[in-house]
Amino acid sequence: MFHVVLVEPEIPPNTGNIIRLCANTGAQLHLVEPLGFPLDDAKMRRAGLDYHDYAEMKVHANWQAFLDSFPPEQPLNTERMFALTTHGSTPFASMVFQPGDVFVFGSETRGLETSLRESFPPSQRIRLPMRPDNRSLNLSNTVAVVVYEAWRQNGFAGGQ
Ligand SMILES: C[S@@+](CC[C@H](N)C(=O)[O-])C[C@H]1O[C@@H](n2cnc3c(N)ncnc32)[C@H](O)[C@@H]1O
Repeated sequence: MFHVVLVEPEIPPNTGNIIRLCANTGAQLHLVEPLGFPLDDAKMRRAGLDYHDYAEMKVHANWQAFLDSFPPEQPLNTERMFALTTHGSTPFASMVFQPGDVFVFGSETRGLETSLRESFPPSQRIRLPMRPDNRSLNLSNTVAVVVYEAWRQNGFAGGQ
């Protein structure tokens, strides 16, 4: 199982799409507060979510609470935690993913705060390629690309 971490997401339909994506791929979704919307927002309901889609979602009060949420029997392996950022220096195509990997994404308008981003070693800051002079991809598109590539590399385990 992969972990998807959205740090301070702001736009309900993006988070709605990502909830659905995680339900479909078996990824564990983590939302790090503050969120830019209430979780029962009508705009999220319009993303067509069922109650069971929310089942694997965890909400954390802040980044430290997310880090502290892993139980001792399944500790967080920080060497397998990756920041997805337009400021990344590690190309996506070079990555070999494995079950349990943790993917961290920034907010739609601010991205990942500099101090959080720089707490990751450069080898764990990943950038998806874009044409020159483009600023960034949509958050939910980025999550979909990363989760499906990680799942593909692992044989779509559990999928059919
Ligand atoms: C709309 S972008 C944020 C844009 C923000 N102005 C910035 O410069 O980071 C939202 C999130 O999507 C992810 N993202 C978007 N484009 C990306 C790319 N080319 N490579 C890696 N992550 C990307 C990052 O996690 C980013 O924090």
